[in-house]
Amino acid sequence: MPPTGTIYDYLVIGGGSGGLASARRAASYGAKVGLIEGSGRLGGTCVNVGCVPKKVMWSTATIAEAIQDAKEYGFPEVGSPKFDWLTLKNKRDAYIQRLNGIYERNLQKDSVEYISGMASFVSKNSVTLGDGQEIHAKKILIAVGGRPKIPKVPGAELGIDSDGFFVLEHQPKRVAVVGTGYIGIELAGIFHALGSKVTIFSRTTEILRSFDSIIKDTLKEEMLTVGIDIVPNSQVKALAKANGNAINVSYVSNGNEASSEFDTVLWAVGREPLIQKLGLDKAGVTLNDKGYIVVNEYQETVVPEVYALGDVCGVEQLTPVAIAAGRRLSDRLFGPEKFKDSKLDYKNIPSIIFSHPPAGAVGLTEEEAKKEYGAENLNIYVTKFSGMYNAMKTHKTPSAFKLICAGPEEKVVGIHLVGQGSDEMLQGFAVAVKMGATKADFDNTVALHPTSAEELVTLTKANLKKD
Ligand SMILES: Cc1cc2nc3c(=O)[nH]c(=O)nc-3n(C[C@H](O)[C@H](O)[C@H](O)COP(=O)(O)OP(=O)(O)OC[C@H]3O[C@@H](n4cnc5c(N)ncnc54)[C@H](O)[C@@H]3O)c2cc1C
Repeated sequence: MPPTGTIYDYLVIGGGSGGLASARRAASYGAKVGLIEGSGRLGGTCVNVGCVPKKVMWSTATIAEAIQDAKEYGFPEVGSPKFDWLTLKNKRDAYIQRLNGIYERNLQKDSVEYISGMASFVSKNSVTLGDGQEIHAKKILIAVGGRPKIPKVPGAELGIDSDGFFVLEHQPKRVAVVGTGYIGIELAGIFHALGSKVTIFSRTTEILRSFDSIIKDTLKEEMLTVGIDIVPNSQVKALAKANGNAINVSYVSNGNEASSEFDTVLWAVGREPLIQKLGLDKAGVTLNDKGYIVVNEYQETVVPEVYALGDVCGVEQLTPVAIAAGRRLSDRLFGPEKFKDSKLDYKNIPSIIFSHPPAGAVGLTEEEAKKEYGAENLNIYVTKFSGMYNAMKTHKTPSAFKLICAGPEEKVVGIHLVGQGSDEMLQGFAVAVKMGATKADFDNTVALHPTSAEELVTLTKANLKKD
């Protein structure tokens, strides 16, 4: 706790991606900054139960696939080595603990005061940690993130959520994943590549609803090809204990009732803001109809000097977005005059799905582009191929790219990639889109050969999509 009478220039609630970045940037300008974190460990969702441990698991799954591929690349004795889930989990946990420590030392180094506890507002410029004491500040940032949603069905507590995925000590043999957003698809892919039998329950016939059709369709087909079951138009009605440690899932699919047994059921049905105990009413901060904090383009809530950013605002829920918004806000509030209008541009934010194969997107989907520009003003280039990595393989993992160009100048307004390497490929192309590149700029760039990426700079009229 800070000494009585302390008034911070900036008090940040939440030591995750956005909060840490904003606090450190503010302190770099000499502001007196306090940061409150309630979970006992710094780093937030991304470091503890999100991007970081997920990427470790995705890399593990990718290695499992490479071991299989190795046989076809002239290593017949590779066999099928046993994967030890618990050993990897312990190592992963230790890695994350080291990161937690690094984050704490970084706060010390930057003179941000770290306060451990769950904050709730007392007024618009003071909070309490529930011990009767108040912490005061001139400006307060709310960066408390979100948590997984659990549906209200009987027996829901028998399932786990994405946080629970990272607690698993043993690999389940039969897994049900309920939900087809990117988190569900990523975790389903990891389980499958490591050898679990995976069934995905989808509310529709699709997966990855908000993504472009080229990503949705290519990934769905590939998942079905490699043996992942997708139960379409389904709704899970109840979970119940079955024989041994099994869980019985009752569901309706295409109007028919059915049930199946699994060892683990993973809810991946969305996330919600973590505002329940924050006492936002005491500060006067308002929420939208989905419960997210309402902010303007400068991350300002309706209450002067109270700001919010990151997942708690419900827009583009990604780590680099929270970090960028946090840094720009502190630049504007505490930095030099040149930053007086600093704010994050939420247009053309790239995102990646760590699926198998990975996928990525920047800009508009085909559907969005048609709405914005009209179908007649678009040229949409599509290429489908199997990358050269597949040359020696029996199963050809697909790649599919889509380039959406608008207007007579063919400005590139959307890029959608699925296929090996897409995850590392997209960042550079996102720079091009942000700069307003045209198809001619792509054409004028000499290809890198032999790569999958070269397909994006060698698209011709023959690749134009015909509806
Ligand atoms: C499984 C999974 C995988 C993901 N993968 C990716 C990915 O690959 N790439 C990507 O960009 N994003 C990914 N994300 C999303 C990313 O983790 C979030 O967008 C990001 O962490 C949001 O940052 P934030 O600062 O808004 O909130 P968080 O990082 O969630 O931080 C909020 C912090 O506030 C604390 N807190 C909450 N309430 C209080 C309170 N009252 N008092 C004090 N502290 C409080 C919490 O304990 C937490 O530490 C993933 C998320 C999940 C769940």
